[in-house]
Order: sequence, then structure tokens, then C-alpha cells
Amino acid sequence: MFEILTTDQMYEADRRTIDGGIAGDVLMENAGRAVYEEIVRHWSPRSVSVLCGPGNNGGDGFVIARLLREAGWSVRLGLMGDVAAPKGDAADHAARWEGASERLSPALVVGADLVVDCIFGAGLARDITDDIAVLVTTINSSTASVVSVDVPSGVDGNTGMIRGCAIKADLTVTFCRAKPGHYLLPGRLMCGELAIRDIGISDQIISEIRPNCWRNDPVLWRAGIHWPGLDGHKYHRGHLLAFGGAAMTGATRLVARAARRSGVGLLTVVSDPSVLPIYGADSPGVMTAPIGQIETLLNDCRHNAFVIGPGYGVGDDTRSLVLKLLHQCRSTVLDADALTSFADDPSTLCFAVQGPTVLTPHEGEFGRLFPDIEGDKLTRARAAAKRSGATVLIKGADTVIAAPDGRAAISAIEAPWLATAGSGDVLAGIICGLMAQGMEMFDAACMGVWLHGRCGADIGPGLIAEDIPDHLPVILRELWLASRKKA
Ligand SMILES: NC(=O)C1=CN([C@@H]2O[C@H](COP(=O)(O)OP(=O)(O)OC[C@H]3O[C@@H](n4cnc5c(N)ncnc54)[C@H](OP(=O)(O)O)[C@@H]3O)[C@@H](O)[C@H]2O)[C@@H](O)CC1
Ligand SMILES: Nc1ncnc2c1ncn2[C@@H]1O[C@H](COP(=O)(O)OP(=O)(O)O)[C@@H](O)[C@H]1O
Ligand SMILES: [K+]
Repeated sequence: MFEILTTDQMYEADRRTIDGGIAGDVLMENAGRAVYEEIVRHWSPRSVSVLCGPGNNGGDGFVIARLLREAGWSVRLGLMGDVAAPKGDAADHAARWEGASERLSPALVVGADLVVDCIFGAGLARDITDDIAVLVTTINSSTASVVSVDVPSGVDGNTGMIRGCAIKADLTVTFCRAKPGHYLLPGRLMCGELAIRDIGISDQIISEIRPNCWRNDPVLWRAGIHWPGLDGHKYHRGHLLAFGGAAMTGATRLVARAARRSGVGLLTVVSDPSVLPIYGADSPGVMTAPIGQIETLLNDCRHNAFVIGPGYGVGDDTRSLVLKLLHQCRSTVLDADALTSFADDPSTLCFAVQGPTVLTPHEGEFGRLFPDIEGDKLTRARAAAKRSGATVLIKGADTVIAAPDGRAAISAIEAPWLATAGSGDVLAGIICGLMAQGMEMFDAACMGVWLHGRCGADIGPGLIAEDIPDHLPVILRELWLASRKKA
């Protein structure tokens, strides 16, 4: 259930299911019944208006209206266009509706306690305009509860973008699998609670259409975790070099603590000698080395992972050091200043990426490195990953992680408490720590985002970045115990 399907993949899954012998009108009946079941689970009988658009989303509406009416609810049904308009499966279900139909208008919202939005689903093809926009505004400013079918009308299922305007739902019921627009902003804000309901499309069919986007969940990457073996020693868990800036030392101190809490065997902060005592005094388990020893450090292959950027400073020195590090082809995480230092020359950075590399920009940093890449976050992360050869993670409430081969994951954990200075530094440290332990770059980025999100959600109000590393053992233990149960 963690796959995320584009609307085209969803149409393909429908088509293959229909070819396999389940008729389209049965799928529509199943879809309508799933929404009906969610409605009666959430609300007691009340006056409801079901608003039907001209396509199959409207077809689902006829099923929902019929089932609610049969259950004794007071139902009004509004239809866009004339009564003879529905085609195909929607027409079949329209014919089974024995109640009255009204023309779709704001009058249907007056006196309704519940509005069922079946105006547009996967087939939204252009911006909402004029009379439908007035209806959307009326619904959004009414006190009625709102259930959206498949997607809130006006939200683009593939991108999460709002096409003109969109309905704000309390509950969205989608079918088979979620679509990107359920998790990407701003679509996610319009969905309310999300229910993903089976309508009879088999897992076999979903695997045949080879989805390459998932909701970020341990199912994706838990097999790639390197738990320490009974006979292991610290060098089996990696030796990470964290490059510390001379002015903002707090950033790399956060990086270091997070990396160590993620399980890395050894960690050395490498910095200007003038600030080494600050890094050394921060935590007794941290080792330090002056930047002047860089060649010696790099000659030691046991130093298998590098993280650079947080608090490091923007400029030529940073750029040269990043290129030197990338030349080693070892696991590397580039964040913050390590990215911004290439704002004038991003192609040099992309060209230099050869080994396992994760770029962790927030939207501002992404825009500096890839100003020509446009579109929704999923599309942009994928394009940047393909161009650079790195795993690219665009941070935010809807963090997207994309691999150069097109695989992508979207974070769905709600943890707005993470929006605080230093929290991104912690994320960079976690990801690099996981890579140092041998985890593949895309898996490490996904797992890092998940651990970070779970810490944020658990700690909640009052969170400061310093809290996150020290909460990691709680979440890691959960994963570890689950892995032992499986074995
Ligand atoms: N077997 C299945 O496939 C199943 C499908 N299911 C359901 O079907 C839904 C997809 O159905 P769908 O493809 O008919 O698309 P839908 O969203 O109803 O809209 C299409 C219509 O809207 C129109 N239109 C578009 N944008 C517009 C605008 N801005 N302003 C005005 N008009 C606009 C467009 O017009 P056109 O662009 O063609 O001129 C067309 O007439 C899916 O979300 C799910 O709920 C379930 O029953 C499970 C089984
Ligand atoms: N609304 C939000 N919900 C969840 N996570 C968020 C939200 N806003 C920001 N974050 C997360 O907080 C972190 C902030 O990182 P960043 O912008 O690099 O800050 P800093 O550089 O101060 O560490 C990122 O991991 C980002 O995904
Ligand atoms: K809808």
C-alpha cells in the first residue's frame, strides 16, 4: 500500500483490472461503496449534498448518493451539465439514481451538513473557472463537513498543485493507492484525513505497472539497514569525517551528534585549528583533526564518509574542498554552504559527483543550484537527481527524496516542529551516519528523513534541534526490535 501512483498509472491499473474481468461499473460501485462506508464511519445521518461532475468522479457520486439514500439519509444531488450528460459507467450509475437531480450550484450547499465532492478527480484537465469556482468558494466558507472523492476537486493528483482553486476537505477517500497530490503541498493541505480504500485492483496488477514512487516508510529500506553484528567492531560501522566551519560551530556539532547517534563507529570533526577545541570539548566521544591534515586523512580509506556544508561558509575554499572530497568517490552528504558555494557554477558540482552522494537542499538552496528546473517538488527532485547523479532530497513538510534512476519517496509524517534552525544539520548528520555504516544512498536518505520525522513527531511542541539526536535511540530501537521479530 506504500506505492504512489500517477493518475495515468491509476487509469492503467483500472484498465488491466477491467481486462482481467472486473467490469468498470463494478469498480465504480466498489469505489462509491468505499466512500459510503467511510462516510457512515465518520458521521451519523444528516442532510447531505452530493456534487457530481461530468466524468467518472461524478459517477462515483451517483453510487454514494444511492447508498446513502438507501440507508435513510436525506440526500440532494447536484449535476454539472444536463442529466443525460454522464457517459459509460457513470451513465449506468446515473440511471440507478431514483432521486431528483439539481443543477450544480451554490444553492446545494445551503442547509447541507455534509458535502460530498465528486466534481473532478483524476480527470481534472485545466484550471477551474467561473461558476465552479464560485461553488468551491461557497463550500470552503460554509460550515458543512466535506468529503472529497479521490482528490479534492481542483487539486492536481499528479503534482499537488491547485488548478485555479480547490475544495478544502475534511476527509478524502482515494482508491487503490495514494497519488502524489495527496502528499505534496499544497494538495496535502486540502485533503484533510486521507483514506486509501481497496476497490478490487490486485497487488499483482500494481506490481506489473512498476510504480517508482512511494510514501516513505520502513518497508522501502529496512532490508538495507546494517545492524551491528555480534562480532563487529567500531570500524565495521564506519569512520565519518564531518567538516566543521570556523564561525558557526553549532551546526557541525549538531551534525556530529546526529551521525554518532545514528550508529556510526567513529567520527572526526575536521576544521581550522583555531576552533578544534570547541569541537573537541563538545562531546568526549568526538575526535578532531586540523584541516591541514586533509591529505593524510583522505589517504586513510577507513575514513569512508564525509559530510560538509552546515555552518561551513560559502566560497572558493569550500568549493575546492567539496571537489576534493567528491574525487574520493566515498559516501558524501552535501548540505547548506557546500551547495550554495556552487550557485555560480552548478555544472561543476554535477560533473564531480561520481560516488554515492546525497544533496540535501531546502527550497532556497535547490533554486540556487537548479534555477532552470521547474515544476512540482517530485518532478524537480527527480530532474536534479538525474542531472547530478546524486540522490537529491528537497526538504520541507513534504520532503521528497529522488534517486538518479527515477525512484522517489515522499515523506508523509506530520512534524511541523522540525521547522527550527539546526534541524536540517541534524538530518545531514543522520544520513551520512547511515551511509558510513554501509547503507545505499537512496535508502540512507529515505531512512534519515523517516527517523528525523519520527523524532520530530514524537518530541512535538518545544522541540529544538539538539533534542533530535538524543531521541534517535528510541526510534532506532523500535526498528531494531521489529527487525528481530521478522527474523
Ligand atoms: N474505472 C475507472 O476508471 C474508475 C474511476 N473512478 C473515478 O473516476 C475518476 C476519473 O474519472 P474521469 O477520467 O472521467 O475524470 P473526472 O475527474 O471525473 O473529470 C473528467 C471530466 O471533467 C471535465 N473537466 C476536467 N477539468 C475541467 C475543468 N477545469 N472545468 C470543467 N470541466 C473539466 C472533463 O472535460 P474535458 O476535459 O474532457 O472537456 C471531463 O468531462 C477518478 O478520479 C475516480 O473518482 C472510480 O470510479 C474507480 C473506477
Ligand atoms: N512544516 C514542516 N514540517 C515538517 N518538517 C519540516 C517543516 N519545515 C521544515 N521541516 C524540516 O526541518 C528541516 C529544516 O532544515 P533546514 O531548512 O536545512 O534548516 P537548518 O539549516 O536551520 O538546519 C528539514 O529537514 C525540513 O524538512
Ligand atoms: K473530487
